[in-house]
Amino acid sequence: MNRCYFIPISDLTNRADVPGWVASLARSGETEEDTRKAVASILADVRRKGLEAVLDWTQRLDGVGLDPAALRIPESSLQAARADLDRRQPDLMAALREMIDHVRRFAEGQRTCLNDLSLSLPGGGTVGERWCALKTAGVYIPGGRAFYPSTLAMTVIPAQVAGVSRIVGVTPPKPQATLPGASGVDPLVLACAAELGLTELYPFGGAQALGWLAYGEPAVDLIAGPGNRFVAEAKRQLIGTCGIDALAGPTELLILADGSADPAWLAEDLMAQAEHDPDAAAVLVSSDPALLEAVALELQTRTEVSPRRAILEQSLAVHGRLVCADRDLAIELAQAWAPEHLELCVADPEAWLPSLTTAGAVFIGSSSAEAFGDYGAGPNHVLPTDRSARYTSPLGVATFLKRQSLLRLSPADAASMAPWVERLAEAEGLTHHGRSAALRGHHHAHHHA
Ligand SMILES: NC(=O)c1ccc[n+]([C@@H]2O[C@H](COP(=O)([O-])OP(=O)(O)OC[C@H]3O[C@@H](n4cnc5c(N)ncnc54)[C@H](O)[C@@H]3O)[C@@H](O)[C@H]2O)c1
Ligand SMILES: [Zn+2]
Repeated sequence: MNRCYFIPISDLTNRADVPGWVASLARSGETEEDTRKAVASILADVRRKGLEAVLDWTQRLDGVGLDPAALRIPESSLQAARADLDRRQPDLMAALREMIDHVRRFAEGQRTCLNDLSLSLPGGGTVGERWCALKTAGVYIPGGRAFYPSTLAMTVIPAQVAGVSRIVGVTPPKPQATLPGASGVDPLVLACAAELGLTELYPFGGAQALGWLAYGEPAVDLIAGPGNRFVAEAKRQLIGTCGIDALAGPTELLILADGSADPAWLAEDLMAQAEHDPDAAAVLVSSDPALLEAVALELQTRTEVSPRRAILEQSLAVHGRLVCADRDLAIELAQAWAPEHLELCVADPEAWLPSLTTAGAVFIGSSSAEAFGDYGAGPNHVLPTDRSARYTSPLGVATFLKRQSLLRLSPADAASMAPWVERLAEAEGLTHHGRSAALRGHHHAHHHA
């Protein structure tokens, strides 16, 4: 029956099995004790010794000796990288600009939906709320396994649109010998920074970079951006010292498909997910056994000839699933798992959409491949994982804003409110609260009665 050697087809026929399925899809889950300890000691070191510790850990973990006199990547290097890209690969530069343009358009649209609130009180006066930009934000651009200029755009643009005054980027360096230029950072990331107007970029990564953002000179209000388990754990340990966007873990995709979907498209979408990381999860659910068989075959033949075969086989074998389930159970599984990405490769995706509220990002209809979202159709690709999409939103403009509440009372408004506030304060035994309110009431009576 099943022709794919690394990803069997299984049946989901019983509602009671859904929680077990969801549990089986959990990956690393809790950060392991080792990671916790390693990160805690790096953060403590950076807190105590500052930049000296950052340089030290960069040497130990990334094998790069940074020059303490020239840490910040000079703007001239950013501009030079952009000019160079423009000259040598104008098509890539044009693609980068398309991405930036799309992501900025979306972020600006988001900003227009975040309105301030003002309400009149029944007895006079107003209450409200306004959105205020954070002053300083740190953005983390992962850099261990691959380069992520798209992630630079996805983190910097919402912060810019929010109106953050200082944005500090950090990204781990490569051994300088492997890259042209002196900074140890991929030229494409430098060019992208220049194109975005990001002027402050530092070549360090991991827990040491995040510790420096929070405890060091930038003393950021918030750290945003994805990374590996050390990065995620450092963010978790820094909560309270500063804010964080979310705890993003290994990436995941759920595809719900029917007989209208093309098996080759589905296989490539699953592989696009699986190629990220051995921990990436790629799951296809359909009520059509013939489709599942066809996808299994496509996966097998395409993986065999893929340049990313090794990583595909690992992630698909451990976290890949081909599941035969009817529509109701498919929706139930999707809702319970709350995957980071959800593709609806069905003939009538709009009919499915209303029931599918927990996923981080939804790709509606077979043409709307996740790859378009990853590279900047507009919605952010920094998304909640590991079931946190149940209660967290994608990275966005709101990540870099906070609400401030407002109260405005005239003397008359205060006088009208004073009696019941006094009464409540008295009941709580907070004498001075009562007097504070009462003085406003009396003051008004005295001057205007
Ligand atoms: N969710 C998203 O939107 C999104 C986007 C892009 C990338 N990602 C994820 O980001 C991750 C990138 O990971 P990466 O490793 O390539 O780059 P990274 O920048 O996240 O991590 C590299 C750093 O990890 C630290 N490190 C490595 N080994 C360590 C150790 N033993 N002890 C302490 N620190 C150590 C080092 O400081 C190093 O600089 C992947 O998991 C990828 O899936 C997610
Ligand atoms: Zn992807």
